[in-house]
Amino acid sequence: MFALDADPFAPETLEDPEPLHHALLAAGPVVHLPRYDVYALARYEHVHAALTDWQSFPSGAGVGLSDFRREKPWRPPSLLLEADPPRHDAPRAVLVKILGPRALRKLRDRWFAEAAELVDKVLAEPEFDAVPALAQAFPLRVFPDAVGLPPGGRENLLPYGDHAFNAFGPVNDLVAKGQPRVAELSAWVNAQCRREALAPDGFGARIWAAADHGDLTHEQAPLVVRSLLTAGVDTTVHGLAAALYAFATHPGQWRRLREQPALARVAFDEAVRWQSPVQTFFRTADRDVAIGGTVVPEGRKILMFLGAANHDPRRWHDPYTFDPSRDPSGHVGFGMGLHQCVGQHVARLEAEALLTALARRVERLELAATPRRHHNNTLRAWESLPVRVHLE
Ligand code: HEM
Ligand SMILES: CCOc1cccc(C(=O)O)c1
Repeated sequence: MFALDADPFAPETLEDPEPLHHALLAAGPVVHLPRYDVYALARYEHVHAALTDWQSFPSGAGVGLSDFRREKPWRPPSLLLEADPPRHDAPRAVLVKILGPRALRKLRDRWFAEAAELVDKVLAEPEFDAVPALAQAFPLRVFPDAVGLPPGGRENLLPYGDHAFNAFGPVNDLVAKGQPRVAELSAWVNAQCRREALAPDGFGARIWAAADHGDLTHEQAPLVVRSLLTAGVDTTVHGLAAALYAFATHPGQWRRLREQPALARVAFDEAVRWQSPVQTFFRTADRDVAIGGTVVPEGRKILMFLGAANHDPRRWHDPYTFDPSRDPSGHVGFGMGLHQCVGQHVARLEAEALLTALARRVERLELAATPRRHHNNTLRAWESLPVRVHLE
């Protein structure tokens, strides 16, 4: 088996992971990273195999570098992301119902109207930074309301999620940067998960109602609400930014979207494949597990490079090309298998609403200056995306 003395969480790698992805994809099915003593999987076949084999590669010891059996987690573990069956089952079943495509139908008209209103306001200027103006503003405008959060304090959501995603990596500068605010941000998030904080008709209230109905315990309910607040904001912000970056750099694809607005959904999935807003997740080998011709010793962590798997030429034609006419299904940008993103339909609806509103009014969308990356141990994100728009 190959070894690579690389640091996937080094600033230069977070800035541009492609060289590391190329090295991992070429080196072999499983590559030992001695720096962290973890086993890297980058090829689509093996990432897919690990994601869909939760018995060999469970999540209960955490899906970050830290092994919860040896180290105290920074917060009580998620009942979804960091749980295995049977504990994972009830919380998952509850969120599948609450966040499923049918449940979201009644939000569609409201989110399309909110997107049109935001876009009209933003397009008053010919140049703006699409990250704060659109990628952050739209999810923060619709998602906290959909959860049923009170109006105050929503500026805490992004920094909380940013720290949660940094915390999956090693304790590096990015984690140290978030440390000072952890107690304050956690206290605010935990307070929003309480029944009395939540509006009667949102996702949060429906989680508590599931507990009344016996589908969850009342002790589990706040933690399931916390999952939405942790996973449901930063991911969509960076997913939308990825889609806006894709279209600002591919004018022909923007023209195509304007001709066929119904392409918004599949174009968003192609943007998620192309940029993989969530780049990596770990698992823990439940026993000496054979994968890709290697045995991963019991108790060691594997690191799955979702971003590399989504660029594996063994699976994708011309993988580094943003091509919304391809069929992106099967991409691992939302994971795969038991833990596959339970909020993916929420993300797709947000993207469809925003892209449709923009496509209706913006004839041409282009970069106005060099975009800047936001570094995070897990998320692939833009700090700034200066764009210029030409209206119809
Ligand atoms: C573009 C946006 C998003 C991306 C790229 C994304 C990505 C992912 C990925 C890769 C996983 C799998 C984690 C694993 O296998 O360990 C996941 C799981 C999850 N996601 Fe998303 N996500 C997005 C949006 C959302 C939203 C909007 C919500 C909530 C409304 C959400 C809630 C969750 C939860 C609770 C899990 C854990 C599911 C489980 O363990 O059963 N995500 N997401
Ligand atoms: C996008 C991956 O999904 C996540 C991420 C962070 C936290 C949680 C949770 O369940 O608390 C889920």
